[in-house]
Amino acid sequence: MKIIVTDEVAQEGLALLAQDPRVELDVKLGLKKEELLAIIGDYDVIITRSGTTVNRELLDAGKKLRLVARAGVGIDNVDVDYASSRGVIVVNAPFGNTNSAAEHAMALLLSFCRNVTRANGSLKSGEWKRAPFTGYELKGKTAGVIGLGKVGGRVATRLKAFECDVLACDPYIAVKRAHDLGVKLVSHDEIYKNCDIITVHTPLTDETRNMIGERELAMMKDGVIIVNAARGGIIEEAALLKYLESGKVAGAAVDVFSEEPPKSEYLKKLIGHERVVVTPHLGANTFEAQVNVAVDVSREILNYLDDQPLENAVNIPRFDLALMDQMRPFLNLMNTLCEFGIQLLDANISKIVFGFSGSIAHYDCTPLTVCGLASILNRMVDQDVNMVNASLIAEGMGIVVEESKTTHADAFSNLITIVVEGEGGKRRTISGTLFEGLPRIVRLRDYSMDFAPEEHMLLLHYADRPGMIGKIGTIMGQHEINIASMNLGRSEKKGEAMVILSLDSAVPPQVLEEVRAATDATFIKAIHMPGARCSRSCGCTA
Ligand SMILES: NC(=O)C1=CN([C@@H]2O[C@H](COP(=O)(O)OP(=O)(O)OC[C@H]3O[C@@H](n4cnc5c(N)ncnc54)[C@H](O)[C@@H]3O)[C@@H](O)[C@H]2O)C=CC1
Ligand SMILES: O=C(O)C(=O)COP(=O)(O)O
Repeated sequence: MKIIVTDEVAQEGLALLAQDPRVELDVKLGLKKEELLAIIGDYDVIITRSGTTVNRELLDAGKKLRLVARAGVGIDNVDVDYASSRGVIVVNAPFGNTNSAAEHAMALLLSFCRNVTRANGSLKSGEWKRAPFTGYELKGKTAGVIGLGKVGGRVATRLKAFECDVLACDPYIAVKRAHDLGVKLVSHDEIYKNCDIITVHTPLTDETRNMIGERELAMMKDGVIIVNAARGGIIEEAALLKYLESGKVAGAAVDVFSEEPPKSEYLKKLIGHERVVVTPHLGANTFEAQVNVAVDVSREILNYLDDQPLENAVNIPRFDLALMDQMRPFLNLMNTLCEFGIQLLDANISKIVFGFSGSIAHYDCTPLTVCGLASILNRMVDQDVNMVNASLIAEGMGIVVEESKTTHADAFSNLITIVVEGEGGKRRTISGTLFEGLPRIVRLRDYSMDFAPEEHMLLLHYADRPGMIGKIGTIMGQHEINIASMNLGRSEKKGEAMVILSLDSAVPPQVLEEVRAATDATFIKAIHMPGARCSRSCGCTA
């Protein structure tokens, strides 16, 4: 696995990768966009921080890319949707720098309130001035935290320690979290109207981009102090500058910018404003945090190499590890059913229903559905389909995917049924169960069957009449194809019959034609099942 590291990532983490003989690690910092585009095609994995933009262009150039590892929280520099559509996994390190980011927000706020940076500059230049650096206390102020997640929660706790009254706003958290933190949950507008200090801790998304602009700033109390150590672009910087200049905003403490490094005139003006304290995106820059995130992403890459579940993948459905362990035999069954079923299809698919009945239906069956879908689509499209892009690809192909569950068990304690609907309402049904831990197919269309799928099989339908089995046996014998087992299903006496043969070798096309002619088969298909175990084309770990 070739890994490129494009931003500074702590050695303690990279060492874990470097010592693995399967890994070739290249640290290439400060590459220009064109330079990175020229070489990314050689790599399977890219490790970045916020300094590298992983956009469509880079993902397209990264023909071999399988994983984007972001050594930090924010993934706004990664086009996750596009990575998903290409089946590229994106992982981040969501916990390792939380504390550093929270402490930095406090450091910035206190620096502004006590004029630390300005007084520091003044004293170092030889002055001894005190009156111009008179500041504000935090005690008794009303502070508003927007985004009460990992960082916001820690900032709230620290503001309380400084004896602030803390209000918070976060439409996506449980009210209990605010209770547990001892803060009052209010609306965005209540924060804007009532707070002396406002600090943002949301991700940058379409919803939060320019969330605090002209309207919101106008609503704020005179003399408000604003902190942004989350992402540039959540607060409209031009509007912030305007309200600083008008005096309505007493001061701002800013670690992050919509353009990094900032080049625009208005950003330079904002940074240069005397009541603004700035740092160049240093929230996560502590020795502790950098070791944490580097180790976290490196471990995640090793998990990927070892086919272990990924804990911090942002674009793979997250499954409980204990649940995955229980699901493993069923993943194998699902894969077998899909591999078998897809070979019987002769029409375009419009809908796939994954049905689960029996005790399995008590569990979250999403991992099974996603693996099954990936397994089917892998046979249909050129692109590699895995758990990351299976749903997106199905959607793009106009295939409706449904899941149905019933805890009621019929003849089998657990049963998986896949119903594929094609053009003109054509339906194909296949059901299977586990017998002594191994997959068995127990229903095909309307026929009850019972067989363990083997590598080489032949399936045919014909009008039931005496002598057919003998004819098939003779043809197979003439071509030295040994029949290991046979399964016969029929709808009624002398009705249509379905025969499944398990064979010791593959059936060549001319033999298939001979059997078709001899039996007047209405349907005949040689089935190839490459392995009884999951081929892992879907990216699962069964
Ligand atoms: N300056 C730096 O170096 C660092 C910056 N960060 C940034 O800090 C921010 C927060 O990080 P975490 O706390 O780890 O993320 P998190 O995901 O734990 O918390 C974000 C919170 O924002 C909330 N949220 C989302 N949309 C919202 C909206 N419209 N209004 C109010 N709340 C909303 C979410 O519900 C969530 O609770 C992120 O933008 C992250 O990238 C994180 C670490 C270091
Ligand atoms: O983790 C985050 O979201 C950060 O903003 C830290 O960014 P960085 O890794 O320091 O470029």
